[in-house]
Amino acid sequence: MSNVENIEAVTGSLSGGRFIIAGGGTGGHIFPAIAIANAIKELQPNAEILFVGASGKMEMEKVPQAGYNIKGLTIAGFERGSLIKNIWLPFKLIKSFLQVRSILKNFKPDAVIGVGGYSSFPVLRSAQGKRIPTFIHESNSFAGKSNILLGKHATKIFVANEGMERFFPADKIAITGNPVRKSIAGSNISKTEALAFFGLERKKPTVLVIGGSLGARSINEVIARHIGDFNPLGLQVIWQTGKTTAAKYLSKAKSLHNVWANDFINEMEKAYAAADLVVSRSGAMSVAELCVAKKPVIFVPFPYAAEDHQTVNAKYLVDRNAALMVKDDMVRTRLFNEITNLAKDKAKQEILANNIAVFAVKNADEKIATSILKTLAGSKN
Ligand SMILES: CC(=O)N[C@H]1[C@@H](OP(=O)(O)OP(=O)(O)OC[C@H]2O[C@@H](n3ccc(=O)[nH]c3=O)[C@H](O)[C@@H]2O)O[C@H](CO)[C@@H](O)[C@@H]1O
Repeated sequence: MSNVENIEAVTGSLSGGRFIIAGGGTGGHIFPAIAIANAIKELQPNAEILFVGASGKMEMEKVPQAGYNIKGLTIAGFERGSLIKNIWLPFKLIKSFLQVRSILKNFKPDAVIGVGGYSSFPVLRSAQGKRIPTFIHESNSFAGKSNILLGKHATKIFVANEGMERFFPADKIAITGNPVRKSIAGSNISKTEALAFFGLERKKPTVLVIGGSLGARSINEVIARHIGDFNPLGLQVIWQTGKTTAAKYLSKAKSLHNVWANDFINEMEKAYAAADLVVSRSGAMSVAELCVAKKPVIFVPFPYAAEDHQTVNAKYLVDRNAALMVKDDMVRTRLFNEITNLAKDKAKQEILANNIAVFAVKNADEKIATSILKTLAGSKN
């Protein structure tokens, strides 16, 4: 960080500061939140940070692993599949607002930062009701309904792309990019080291398969069907299955010497360092990380994401010759061929890697943390 001293000069009056970061549900919300928390701590080592998530969700495991405390709300989302399950929803919402009231009363935050996901809404809404400054990070090019509502009374809204005035008041928007974890953005792990970590061979081309933070059923089906076909082609595979289908695939995959498989990869910086090419969903953070990691990618957008934004994300890069794309309904017939073709074509890999790297943003975490601290210091002066 080049301007830590400057920041301290500006934010000195905040003396550490107390921050709540609210949100979660998927990795796409959790990991940028952790990146922002780390950047705040780097600028203000005395800052106190508390996360608020939803009980039973991924953040309750991943946030403590990153060294932060988290409180879980009883909140849940609307279940489209089963109306009966929604009977308790109003009660859960009321309970969550009561839980938030007590969290705010006890923790007394100077600011609340919302990153999207179930817990963001009650926490930011309650904070706004108490006139506590609120900040929002929206990683997608389409804002969700709750962020749009919260944006009206937020102090500042950090976004990845231009054109977000469709959703938020223009004067509150700051374009920062999406905050990629330092372990990835500042990684200097060598390929050899990374392959050794996964128990794979140093000289074989390596395909990394990731289905977003929860795994991707369509990608998994293709990889499972062809799992024995990679070795004869001289390829090895790092495969993240996601939790729901892990049991179905892991025992077979783990028995193969050229395959490393798990339901989740905690060491993504090593996975990127090991990979020659990547197959991935195109959620906002996966895309941001692949730009930073400079990898040739075949995207398979999740077709049911809001406003089909994963296709928008992937297409932006495909149109600039910076990635390949296979639509979800074509994976069965096309994905394995695309993988083997790209694996053979070193020149294409290089072009895609160079072109995707143009879109890398490495310091969004610092930009967001700096802006929050400066804004708060300004409002206290
Ligand atoms: C199905 C769905 O609604 N997906 C949304 C969700 O995706 P999802 O949670 O999959 O989010 P992203 O692709 O944005 O990010 C995934 C994150 O999980 C991490 N990771 C993933 C796999 C793994 O094994 N280990 C690991 O650490 C990645 O490094 C990345 O940091 O949030 C994104 C950001 O709001 C949205 O753009 C996606 O559309």
